[in-house]
Amino acid sequence: MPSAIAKRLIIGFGSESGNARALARQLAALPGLQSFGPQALPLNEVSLAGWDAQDVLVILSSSFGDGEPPANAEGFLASVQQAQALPGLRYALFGLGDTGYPQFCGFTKKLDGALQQRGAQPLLHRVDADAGYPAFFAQWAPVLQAVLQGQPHAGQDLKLQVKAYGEDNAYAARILECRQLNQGAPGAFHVRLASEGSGMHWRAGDTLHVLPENDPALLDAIAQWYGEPAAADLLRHKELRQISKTVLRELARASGHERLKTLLKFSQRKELEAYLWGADLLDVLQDFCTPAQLPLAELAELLSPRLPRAYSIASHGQAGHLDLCIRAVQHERQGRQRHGMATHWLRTAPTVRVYCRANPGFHLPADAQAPLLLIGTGTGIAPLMGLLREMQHSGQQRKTCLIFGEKRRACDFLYEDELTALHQQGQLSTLITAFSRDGQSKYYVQHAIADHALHIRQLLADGAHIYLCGNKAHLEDAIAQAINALDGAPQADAEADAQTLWQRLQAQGRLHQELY
Ligand SMILES: Cc1cc2nc3c(=O)[nH]c(=O)nc-3n(C[C@H](O)[C@H](O)[C@H](O)COP(=O)(O)O)c2cc1C
Repeated sequence: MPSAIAKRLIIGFGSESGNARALARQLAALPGLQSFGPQALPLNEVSLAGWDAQDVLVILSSSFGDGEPPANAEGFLASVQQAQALPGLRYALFGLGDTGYPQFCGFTKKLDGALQQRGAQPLLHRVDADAGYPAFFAQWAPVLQAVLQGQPHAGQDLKLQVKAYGEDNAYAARILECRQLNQGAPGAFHVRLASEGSGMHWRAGDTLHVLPENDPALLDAIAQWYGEPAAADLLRHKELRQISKTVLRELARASGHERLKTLLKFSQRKELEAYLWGADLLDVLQDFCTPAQLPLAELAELLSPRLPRAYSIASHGQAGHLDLCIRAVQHERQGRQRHGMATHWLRTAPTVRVYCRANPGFHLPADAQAPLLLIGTGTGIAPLMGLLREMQHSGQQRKTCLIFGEKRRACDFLYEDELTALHQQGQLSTLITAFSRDGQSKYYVQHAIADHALHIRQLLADGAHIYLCGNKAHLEDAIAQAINALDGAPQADAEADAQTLWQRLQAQGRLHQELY
């Protein structure tokens, strides 16, 4: 039986908005740590003078400003920096941050460096957590406990360090697989990207930002239109697909084109939207100006850098790869074949530059018993597959009902084999499908909700969370109406009469939507 390596545990937190403080208190309350008399206090109140070598210091802190300490940790950093040496100090460090900030976990990284420089001994690898910090905490706390209880090597393989990938520093992921999931058109594809060793961390529900390269054929065609071969290089990293109003206004000003001026009026916004659907920069240039009216250098100045395309991740966070489910749209316009920029890249290139972003609003509910009602249409199945795979991986069993909608069962039942297997294994308690074109009249997911009213009403009465993903235009109102039409739905409180069921679910944090 290993013996404990510490007598006392001091838990110091640095926290502005309470996340690190809450974790510190959670840690201090763990039954397995009570023998160390854990004490949680703001870092500024932790004294290093005459530190007892029998003690262990656990630090949980966020970073603020430009990678600076929260106010209640400023004094602690100063006292570490003033200390000559801290050889008797054993510590563990859990940093909370946000990869959107240039100095991601800047304070805790700085503090770790300062402690090590003075001879203090880390017991575990430092944690650099992003918004997904509760999942990291859940993995880290039991390992910390094992180390304290006398298993010093328990933590050597645990490296919970999110790398701050972003638009300017994306990860070049190898594309391992691109498999068509349906037989119909447009094609839906399962794409798998390698992520092992990247330091990218995500949870089911999170988003992958993809930075595809511009299509060389489009760059060449623009260069040809301008009669300037240099255009391809000049525009290579510019956004050529999503043409902003600013660019259009400048174009209208430069060319004085009446139709474009009209389209830019507020009253014509629907017409403009219809015109821009599937259009790229070359269309807009050809339709509304001449090369002389908008010189290439001016155009390059106007255009924004290429924008990332966001996709829901379909694999769970421990999978070692990133799965996506994408739709390959293709059409012809003015004699040129068009395809979705990112989807085409993902289907044809060997690597793609990516980074993850946390999307806590679509994570699984903290209550492990809460049932789920998953509703997805088309490639909207992607994040729902992520949730199902995460539950399967972690052995979570909860009542889960999936309603999947597509056109035809014979050719559009995405992930049919996997979903059927999950259903047979009991991971998915109910699998309901709504294939719109299989019957005499159109049948959508909202009709399936009405047809399974009893079952769904019961799920909601049991506290189910709804996860909805798919097309914004078609889904949101239809599902809200179908849910509201569930007669006799549970009345949560006295105010219930004033609110629809949909509104009540929203207010209770039981509605999670990804609509695009
Ligand atoms: C104004 C502001 C500045 C922030 N600056 C940073 C930063 O420089 N680096 C970082 O990693 N996170 C930064 N964050 C994110 C926080 O560290 C993160 O939200 C953390 O979970 C907050 O924990 P707390 O509630 O314990 O303070 C910032 C957040 C805000 C609101």
